Amino acid sequence: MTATDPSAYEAGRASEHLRFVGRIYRMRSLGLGVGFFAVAGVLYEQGAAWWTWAALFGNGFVWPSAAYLIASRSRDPEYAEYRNLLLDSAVGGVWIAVMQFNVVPSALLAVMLSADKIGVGGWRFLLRTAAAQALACALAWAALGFGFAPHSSMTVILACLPFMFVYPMAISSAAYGLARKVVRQNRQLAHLSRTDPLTGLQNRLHWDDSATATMTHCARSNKRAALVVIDVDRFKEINDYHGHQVGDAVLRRIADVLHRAARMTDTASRIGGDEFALIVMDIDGAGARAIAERLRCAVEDARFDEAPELRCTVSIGVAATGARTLTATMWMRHADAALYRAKQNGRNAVVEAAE
Ligand SMILES: Nc1nc2c(ncn2[C@@H]2O[C@H](COP(=O)(O)OP(=O)(O)OP(=O)(O)O)[C@@H](O)[C@H]2O)c(=O)[nH]1
Repeated sequence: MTATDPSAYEAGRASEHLRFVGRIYRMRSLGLGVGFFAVAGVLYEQGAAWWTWAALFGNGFVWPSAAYLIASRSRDPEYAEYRNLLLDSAVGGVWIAVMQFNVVPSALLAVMLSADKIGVGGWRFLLRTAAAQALACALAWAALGFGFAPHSSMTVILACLPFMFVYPMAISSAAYGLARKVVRQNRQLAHLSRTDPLTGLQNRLHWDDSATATMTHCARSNKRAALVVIDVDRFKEINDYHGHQVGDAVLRRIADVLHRAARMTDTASRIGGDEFALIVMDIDGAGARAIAERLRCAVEDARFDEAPELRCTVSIGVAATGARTLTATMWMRHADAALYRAKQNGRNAVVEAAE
């Protein structure tokens, strides 16, 4: 199964939809649970029939679980949940008519049912659900004889308080949780977009930024840095003879060697198929050459469990910043020219660019 496997993608989407259904279930349980008391205050004053109470109880405490089961067992849980939310709004409209527009609980119901719809599906979804709410309200109002009693007593207002306080807090907390998740995921995406998946080093894209930033920093603070470019010798032959898996193991080992050699201020990157770069801060050409020599020896001494007889070497070009190096591109060109000479000299060698 690969990252682009359609079935893995589908499985990911399905579990995302189920998480959505679970999130709505928690919000609905809470909202309808506290909403029960807001409507109950009015029903109590109306001396409502037992079946109205039964309907309110069912809506407040049974419907959330039923809606969850319906959506989670559906072939398309997300779509089913949106349908359930539409139904929530319509039923809310019916309760407003049943309460004969008792102003405080009716307004509360309308506002809360709108706020959570915006949170879930934006303004377009709100328009659809508000239309369903208005239609259901109008039909129920007509069926119940157009009763109109907007006055809210203190009892009704007190019964609304849990809904008034608890539900907005829950909506805000859910929105905050989602916002934090988005920030976290954006950070992860930014990290992934800068990281080479095979070696875990930073990739070419980020390396370009690092090289430019280093040049600017050196120019401003009159500091020195060196660029060490490493290319595996006859890597194609390693791949051809031992296979790509062993080739990958070689690349990972070189990345490991680089990672160990790099200090906090240095930057190790994989900048091509079998090409790596290390930016070493606060160092001159001789110091960088010594580091490069240590890297070359470490790779030469490396042994591989996958292919014990394999010996691998690298050629290295070194270029320190100096008067001739005005841009990151020039810096790279000098290091590349030195690397080319190392290859020409028979490989497994370190060559420094002339300053
Ligand atoms: N295993 C593996 N091979 C890769 C990867 N990326 C590039 N390559 C291979 O790396 C090889 C690079 O070879 P070259 O740089 O052209 O030449 P070379 O064989 O290293 O020879 P010299 O550089 O002249 O010593 C190619 O065969 C690519 O297919 C990778 O991620 N994994």
